[in-house]
Amino acid sequence: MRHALRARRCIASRELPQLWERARCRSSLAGSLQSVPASLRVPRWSRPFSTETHEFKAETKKLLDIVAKSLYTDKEVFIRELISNASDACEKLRFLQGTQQIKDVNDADAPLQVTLSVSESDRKFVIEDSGIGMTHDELIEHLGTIAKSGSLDFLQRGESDASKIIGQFGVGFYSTFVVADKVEVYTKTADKEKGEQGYLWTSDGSGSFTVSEVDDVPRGTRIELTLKDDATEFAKLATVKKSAQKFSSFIDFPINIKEDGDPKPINKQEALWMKSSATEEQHLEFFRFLSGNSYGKPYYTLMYQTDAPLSIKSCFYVPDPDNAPSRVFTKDPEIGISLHSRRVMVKKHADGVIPKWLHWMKGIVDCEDMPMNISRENMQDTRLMEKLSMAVVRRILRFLQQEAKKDAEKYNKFFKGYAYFLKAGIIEDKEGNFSRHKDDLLKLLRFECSNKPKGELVSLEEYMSMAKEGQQNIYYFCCPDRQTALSSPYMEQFVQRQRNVLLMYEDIDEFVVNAIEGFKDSKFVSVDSADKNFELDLDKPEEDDKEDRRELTQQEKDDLQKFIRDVLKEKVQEVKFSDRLVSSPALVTSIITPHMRKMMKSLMAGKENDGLGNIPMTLELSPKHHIVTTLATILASNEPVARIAVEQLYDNACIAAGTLDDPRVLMSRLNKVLEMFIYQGAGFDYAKGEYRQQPPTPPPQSPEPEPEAVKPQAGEARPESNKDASSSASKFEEIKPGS
Ligand SMILES: Nc1ncnc2c1ncn2[C@@H]1O[C@H](COP(=O)(O)OP(=O)(O)OP(=O)(O)O)[C@@H](O)[C@H]1O
Repeated sequence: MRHALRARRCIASRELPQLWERARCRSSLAGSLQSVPASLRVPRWSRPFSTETHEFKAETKKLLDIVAKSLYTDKEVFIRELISNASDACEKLRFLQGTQQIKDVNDADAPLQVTLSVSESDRKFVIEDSGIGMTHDELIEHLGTIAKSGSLDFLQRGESDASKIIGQFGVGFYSTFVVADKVEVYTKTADKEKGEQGYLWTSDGSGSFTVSEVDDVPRGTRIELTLKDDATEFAKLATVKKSAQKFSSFIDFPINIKEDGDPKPINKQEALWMKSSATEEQHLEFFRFLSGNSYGKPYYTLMYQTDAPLSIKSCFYVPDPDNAPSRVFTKDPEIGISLHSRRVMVKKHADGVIPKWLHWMKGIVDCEDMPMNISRENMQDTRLMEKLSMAVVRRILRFLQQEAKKDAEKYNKFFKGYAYFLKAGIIEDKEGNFSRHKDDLLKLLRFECSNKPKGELVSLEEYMSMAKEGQQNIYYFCCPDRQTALSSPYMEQFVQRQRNVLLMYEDIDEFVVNAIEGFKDSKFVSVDSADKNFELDLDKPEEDDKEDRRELTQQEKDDLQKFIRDVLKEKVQEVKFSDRLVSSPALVTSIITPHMRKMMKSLMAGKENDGLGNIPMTLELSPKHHIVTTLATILASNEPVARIAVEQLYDNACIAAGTLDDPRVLMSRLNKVLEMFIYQGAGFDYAKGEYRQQPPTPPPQSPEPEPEAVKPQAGEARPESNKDASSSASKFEEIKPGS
């Protein structure tokens, strides 16, 4: 209590710096800390201090290690991280005070600010702020564990590519261990209700940290680094001033640096988003500030100001699509846009305003009409957020549409980087926002199509403008790549008729087209769906087939259908003849597309019943294809061959559909087919077992090579291969036709 009173008196007389120093010296009495330079010494206190030792969590140790190694060449990053944390701490206190969430503030008279200082002789770098501070438990929680779930994910996956971790999540406080072999954090919470005790956290970053009580700590946090031998440049005023200036221009609190003991301001406290315009240079600086990087430039920049329906001042950046976030690690991403109200930050990550699928954008939205203490429980606030969200997201999407018109090539590069998120947007917008952004999002989609060269992208509007007269549908095909698509039996009639088909290579595409009915007045129709209106009459090919192929009679069709159903049993529910095939004999369809079936199968992998067995398949046959017509003619005469042919025909159709997971299941039959093929090559009738009756022999080995090979002349008979005897004939005997 005595100490607390003293502390209050000191603060009142604005002795904050002295207080920090006193707290620092007294902590050294706890016995665990290094000695303090004589010049900084203040009277000692006799009270004993308790010191606890804690181990870093395992993943924190790993992160520390990675950070220390990887930031070796970019050491000044720690200044940016510490300034950013100090500014966040001030921002948090201003917000909690403004919203009355903290009523009684420790050291109430101390202004919100950040101060840097250095001591070359002691190899010290010091940053202090008068922000929110930390309680004992917060100190252990925040500085002893990794807060960012994303980086934890990375580490748990055994990922050790530091640039990915740092690029995506930032390294925060731990960057201090790149330059310091000792880090001391003095802190006291701003919330009097939580206490008035100050604490000291100390670590050398090697595996554990200590926490001890310290008296006379003023509100906020002071971080003192004892620099490593190879980082002493950060004890130099000029170096630190230059770095700090670079990282603090847009911070809304005074940032000072002590020169000869006097704090001198180093930032202009500019709110770029409140201006009506800004230079490219200013945007570059602001973008880097927002993304916490000292490199990179915005790919697109948008300043948006309006007075209706709300008063909005905002600034948005699209980061380089080459560095678009990996979607594997974006399960619960932090929104990169913050929400302000008259320059004061209301929410660092503006969820509720910016949807998750736009999390990768950087920026600031300032809305005058927004109260400081918005609450999701308050209907009025929720409506206000929705209104703001609607206006801002629509503006962003329309801006992207304009950019696409201005420079298609540049836009296509953007799209390649962020396509997944825009597509996810269509699905999420449907689920959570009544598809209110659907039309704007659909205009941003781009796909390859069958009538344009590889790599060229078209929008849905362009696709429709290229459509045949009278075409109502948008034809699409989900497939792994262009080559597979164009050689697929499902595409045959479209290729033959030069009917344009959108080629969709991402798994999410199928979900997108299922989530929306269509685009404008057109419906999406998958080329591998069953019984859809393919508008085939619009463009009959001039000469369907020059060969005058035999068509099956109705009786033959009936017999073949029955035979196939008998062979394939429950594998197919229906066997039918269809006109959609041009050069393939058969394909499979069902109420869900083969592509969807495949995705469902992989989602349900390992489950005993994946439910797909209940979704019946139809085998569609080409009535003119010679495999089908020949098959119909051998049903009675050569049933064993016909049986194998039907099974293979069906499996081939499944392979073409992409629904056959493991081709190894086909091996025994394929060997049998190979055997038949060889029999055929040897001039025997497989079914009659002729081969066994008269096995071929190999050609006689001539002792000397023939002087000159005599090629048979045209019209001359070739040597008959079935006259050759084979020593391996007995092996063939073992495999009986139809076995
Ligand atoms: N100066 C400070 N004042 C109060 N709390 C702080 C301060 N510095 C750090 N912290 C606490 O420690 C936590 C961890 O900090 P760290 O810099 O590692 O990550 P972060 O700031 O949460 O994330 P990012 O660096 O991506 O913004 C912070 O979230 C905050 O709660």
